[in-house]
Amino acid sequence: MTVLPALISQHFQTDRGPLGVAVSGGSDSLALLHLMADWGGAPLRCVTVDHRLRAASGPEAAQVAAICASLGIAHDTLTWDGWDGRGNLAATARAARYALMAAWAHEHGLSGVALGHTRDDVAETLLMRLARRAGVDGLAAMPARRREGGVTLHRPLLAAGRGELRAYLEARGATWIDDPSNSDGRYRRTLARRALTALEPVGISAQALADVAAHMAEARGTLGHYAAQEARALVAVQHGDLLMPADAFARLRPDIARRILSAGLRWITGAGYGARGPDLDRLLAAIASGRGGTLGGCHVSLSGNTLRVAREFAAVRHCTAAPGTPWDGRWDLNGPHLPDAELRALGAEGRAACPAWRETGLPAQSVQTLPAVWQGDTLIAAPLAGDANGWTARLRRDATDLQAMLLSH
Ligand SMILES: Nc1ncnc2c1ncn2[C@@H]1O[C@H](COP(=O)(O)OP(=O)(O)OP(=O)(O)O)[C@@H](O)[C@H]1O
Repeated sequence: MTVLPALISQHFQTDRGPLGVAVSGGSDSLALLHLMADWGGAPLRCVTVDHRLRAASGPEAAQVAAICASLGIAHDTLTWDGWDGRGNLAATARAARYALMAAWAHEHGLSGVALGHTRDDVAETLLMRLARRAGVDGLAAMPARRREGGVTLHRPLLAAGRGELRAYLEARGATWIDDPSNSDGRYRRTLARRALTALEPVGISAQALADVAAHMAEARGTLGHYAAQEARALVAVQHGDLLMPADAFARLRPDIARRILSAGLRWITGAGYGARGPDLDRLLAAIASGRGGTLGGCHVSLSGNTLRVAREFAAVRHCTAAPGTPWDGRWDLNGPHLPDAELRALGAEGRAACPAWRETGLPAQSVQTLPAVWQGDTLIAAPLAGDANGWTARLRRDATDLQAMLLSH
């Protein structure tokens, strides 16, 4: 039996808020709300996202608001009308919910948002990931703390069981909402929940699976550590491209090479999530056979003993930004004020107008993806291709960011 209040006070020992609490009205998040209110260690503000997918969702959000009012906690309901009937509903609703909550946290100056994930969520997630043939990372337990969208997501109840939380609520006479989507078999999570009950007699309990997930998280951290160490030794940054000695890359253990390549692609594109496993495997096989390839907006090439991971021109061909704002999410350009100036890729025409481009040491393909200043069709400056004209360009990330990505994923 876990001592529930201690989970909260220990988790938030160093975070004094103000904190957000995400409450759907289900037992886990309502227990979280009561426990955090009792703890009293930080000013709180509560949020409910109304996905407008069920008729009852509005009244349920109002019910949470009423509970918050009785606890003296400010409450906001955020509504989501974004479902267009396409894709995976649960995943789309989830992504929208996190984006709404991050914006809400920023708006109210909250240092983080607490979520009610429990040991049962960890176990169910692991079961669902098995179906996707996940590896170490996919099977690793969700972290108790994670920065996402500029906000810290806190999961202080990962060591608690759903049953314990319900017993706690019952003991204090509190009620919760049973989300109908939890019992109609619509979502895989519901099926995983049922499967867990069936697995219990074999000894595969939620606790057992949560322990496996914890071992996987430990292994993931270790692999990330060694991948970061190899990246520190092997990877160099050249005008936004990542370079590695191809022979040394080929000698890496496959899992480490995969991590470095995956993080390298994210380092270039700024994407929050890595490429899909089978796509990465295809690219790794192409590299091993001496060919390059493209993936997720990046171009990987081999020349002599150099393996180069670069931006793909097609991915930035239509990317534009105003001077003073980041271009392609990773370049800052500064220079004299010019009306109608626009940041765009240098492209083939721009490169032809910069005879000094060869001095960069970059291949033509990479030079074309460099940021340039344009006024209509007139090239004003290409600070990284030998035509500065009073402008400077600065990359918003460096090699240490790549190492940090390897350590955190
Ligand atoms: N509609 C909602 N409004 C506010 N908070 C929510 C809402 N839905 C979920 N949450 C928060 O997220 C926690 C986990 O919810 P849920 O089990 O549905 O998982 P999830 O956030 O979709 O993530 P995952 O799918 O990875 O488990 C809840 O305990 C609650 O804190």
